[in-house]
Amino acid sequence: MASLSFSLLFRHSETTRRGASRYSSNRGQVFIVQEESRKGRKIVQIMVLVLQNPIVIFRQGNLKQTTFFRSQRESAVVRKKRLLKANLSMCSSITEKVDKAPQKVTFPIVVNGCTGKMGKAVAEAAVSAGLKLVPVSFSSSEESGRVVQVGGMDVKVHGPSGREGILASVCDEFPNVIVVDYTVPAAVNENAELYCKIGVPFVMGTTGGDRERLFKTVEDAKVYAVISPQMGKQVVAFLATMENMAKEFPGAFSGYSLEVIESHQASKLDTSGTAKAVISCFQKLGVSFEVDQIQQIRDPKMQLQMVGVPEEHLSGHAFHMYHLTSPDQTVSFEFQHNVCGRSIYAEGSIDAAIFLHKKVQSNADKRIYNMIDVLREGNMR
Ligand SMILES: NC(=O)C1=CN([C@@H]2O[C@H](COP(=O)(O)OP(=O)(O)OC[C@H]3O[C@@H](n4cnc5c(N)ncnc54)[C@H](O)[C@@H]3O)[C@@H](O)[C@H]2O)C=CC1
Ligand SMILES: O=C(O)C1=N[C@H](C(=O)O)C[C@H](O)C1
Repeated sequence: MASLSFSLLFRHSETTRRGASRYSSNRGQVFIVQEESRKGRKIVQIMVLVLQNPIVIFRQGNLKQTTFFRSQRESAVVRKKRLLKANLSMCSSITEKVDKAPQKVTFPIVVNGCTGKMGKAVAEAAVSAGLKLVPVSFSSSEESGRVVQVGGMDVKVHGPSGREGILASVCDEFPNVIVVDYTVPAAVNENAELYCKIGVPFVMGTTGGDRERLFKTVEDAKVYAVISPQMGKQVVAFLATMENMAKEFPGAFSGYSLEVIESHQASKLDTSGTAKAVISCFQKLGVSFEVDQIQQIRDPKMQLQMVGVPEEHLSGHAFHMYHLTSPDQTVSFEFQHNVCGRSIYAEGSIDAAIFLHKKVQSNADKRIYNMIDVLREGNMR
């Protein structure tokens, strides 16, 4: 039984030059080395197990297990039996731990805006993470009726008409579904109002819209939501640090002047939501600066020559630069976060969806979260 479970979990992948058998699975690797070096009458058997998360059986202790057997004229049959027994006991301890390992979370997920860059990246990350992608996505009226291929699935695109009925049937058919929204700033409020009307938990990655109205809608409906203009783990950590600094040292930069430059792909419709969030911290730190002073760069030529965006990322990047100067110009500070591609945001969005799923399942009192909450509770991979 134990060896059956073992062989189901671990596949033999190679026999090394030194005669070790390597078994592997997505949970880790097991090396079984059976060296029979006959020095005098000693038989040496060594087993080394290297297992990774989520099996953490050797985390606190013996990462490497070495067993020395002493044998007196052991017959081949006795030795074979003994080795088999030793392997079985090792296997059964692995099986027990594996059975007790936390199961991967899975639930259905709808990604609205699948026709766009972020929607597509999130849908693909969802499939890779083992979530069940619902083959329905909301987009613009121009995209309505299209079928897009994402994560090996055909996803049907719906325009603005009939959305309420479609979302209600999705929720009936896929209990515990979570919606992730990566659409356009102009759709933020209407979409959030729909999610709240149906009562479906959602992750709002889309920036812009009327943010005050957005929070009020969700608060009134008491729907679970993660709302954040920034999903990238390390940028979220930077934002959290800025918030802490502003809380701890209000006014520390008063009198300083600030220059903010943000560069994004030419198709971006709004000013960076992340820059707005960082600026609100600088304002608490005493800096006088308005959002309309942000310098937006959307021209690919400038991005290449001035900002230094790699050509292959002109269609998807987010470079931010904040420059502070003291009133007498003797002190300056610079902060920068430059992201190429979409994957950091896609992975963070999946972390947010998993976090939200757990909050719904545990019936948490708090309903509205941001990515700092997700990061703080250790939910970002
Ligand atoms: N929170 C975060 O970390 C990040 C947020 N974003 C935000 O996500 C949003 C989308 O960004 P991208 O994917 O780069 O844009 P995109 O332009 O590539 O995709 C937007 C998609 O929304 C669709 N759409 C247009 N009108 C719609 C409507 N009324 N309802 C539903 N869908 C509609 C468009 O057809 C398009 O396919 C932006 O607001 C952007 O700022 C982007 C990256 C990271
Ligand atoms: O549109 C984008 O690309 C991005 N949007 C978010 C924002 O507006 O802050 C996050 C990141 O800058 C990428």
